[in-house]
Amino acid sequence: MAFKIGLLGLGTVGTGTVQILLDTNGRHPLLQGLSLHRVGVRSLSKPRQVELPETLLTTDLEEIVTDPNVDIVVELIGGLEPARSLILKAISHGKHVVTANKAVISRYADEIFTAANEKGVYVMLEAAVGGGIPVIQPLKQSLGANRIHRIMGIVNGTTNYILTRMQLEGVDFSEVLAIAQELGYAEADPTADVDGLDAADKIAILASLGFGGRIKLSEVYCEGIRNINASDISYADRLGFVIKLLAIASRDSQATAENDLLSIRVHPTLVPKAHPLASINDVYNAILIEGEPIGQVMFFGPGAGAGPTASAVVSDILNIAAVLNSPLSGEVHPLMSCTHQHYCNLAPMEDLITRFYARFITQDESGVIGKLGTCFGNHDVSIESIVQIDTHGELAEIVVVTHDVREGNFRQALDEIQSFNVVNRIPSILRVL
Ligand SMILES: NC(=O)C1=CN([C@@H]2O[C@H](COP(=O)(O)OP(=O)(O)OC[C@H]3O[C@@H](n4cnc5c(N)ncnc54)[C@H](OP(=O)(O)O)[C@@H]3O)[C@@H](O)[C@H]2O)C=CC1
Ligand SMILES: N[C@@H](CC=O)C(=O)O
Ligand code: NA
Repeated sequence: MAFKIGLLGLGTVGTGTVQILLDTNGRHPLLQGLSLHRVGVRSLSKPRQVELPETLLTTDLEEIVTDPNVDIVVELIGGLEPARSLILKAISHGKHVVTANKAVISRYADEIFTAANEKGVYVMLEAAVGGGIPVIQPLKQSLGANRIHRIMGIVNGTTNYILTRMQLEGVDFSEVLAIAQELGYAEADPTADVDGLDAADKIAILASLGFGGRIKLSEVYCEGIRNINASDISYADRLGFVIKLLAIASRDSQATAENDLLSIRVHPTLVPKAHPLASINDVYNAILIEGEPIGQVMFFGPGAGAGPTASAVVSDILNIAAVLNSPLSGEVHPLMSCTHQHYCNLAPMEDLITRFYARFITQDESGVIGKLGTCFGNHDVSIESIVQIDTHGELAEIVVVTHDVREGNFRQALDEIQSFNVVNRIPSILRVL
């Protein structure tokens, strides 16, 4: 049976998707049963990288999502509105939906999946996390037998590209961001990438799948890479680490059978060079999943860009087409739908147990290291190393790395240290894996 696709958006990912749909040779035979029915864009006069009959393009996206001939709506416009409303309207008109829009899914999953389940249609989102890396379907299906303990990864291509270039070439942050934008990796508003918001959307989605409940995005701790500078990258390197923006979701150590607490966070992290995530560079993403009984599995691949992301989009279209072609097509496939009802509880950050790296600018005088050490000790913060790493005139630069400590205790110690006369400032505080 042939299925008609209504595509919303012909930008980076939309173009990659059309390129696959128009060039089916050697790919899965089901692709030959798909036809591009309408394509919605903002501007009809914009030059395009794919040749399509003019009659296919429209700026009336509502017309696409309500068109009785369209079977599958593919939303690739991004942003919250009108994307959310168009997805909901498509569902209400009985269309299956494929989207790459993590911003909409992480905020409106409840509304969208409830509507989809009522209508008996699928909403597929493989491209929304990890770009081309298959990670949504594996979490829903292949890892379904496991109790998931932790999901941790590099899930934003733009920031990984920026950090890699800063690390390897010592180039400036803004210069690299412009290149990531040119390469089509960054969001329309790259603040979402740089400030960790895109990674927070993605880890909320992964956590929801892995831990079987909805996540309130506002409760996800999120810190971006804006304050990472060359000094920290270089000191981290000397200490045996690289700096990566990690997204981590795990069961909190205080979780009980009655209170299934999760810890979900996004922040730049010092990753030991020997750790598998330390070698994930450029636009590549990797997601390390720990479960019982499987142990650890890592998914690795290109996290952004036209072709890789379109690969995920089209795989979702194929999954829907395959199910619609099957004799059971009247029923919603339980491993392709989402039926979460409850919201997970998230632990406060002050209860997090983690290692820290902190850089202090102090007066270069005797006894300063002792004062810092004593204050940390008073707050039950155990120190792994404390070294004066540099001097600038009358000022010294001191780097502290702690053992696993409670974040709340560490913050209290820092508040006290900040008030010491000998302490000029604390320019960097980073967590260590
Ligand atoms: N780029 C990437 O590597 C990845 C992107 N994603 C996600 O994919 C989605 C699309 O991203 P990307 O392709 O990069 O975005 P682009 O900005 O490159 O493309 C957006 C497309 O949507 C159209 N569009 C936007 N708003 C409207 C509107 N209100 N009405 C009509 N058309 C509209 C634009 O039209 P026009 O061309 O006329 O301006 C453009 O064709 C986003 O959700 C993004 O987060 C996910 C993974 C990777
Ligand atoms: N802007 C995102 C695109 C893919 O999701 C990223 O850089 O990872
Ligand atoms: Na993916």
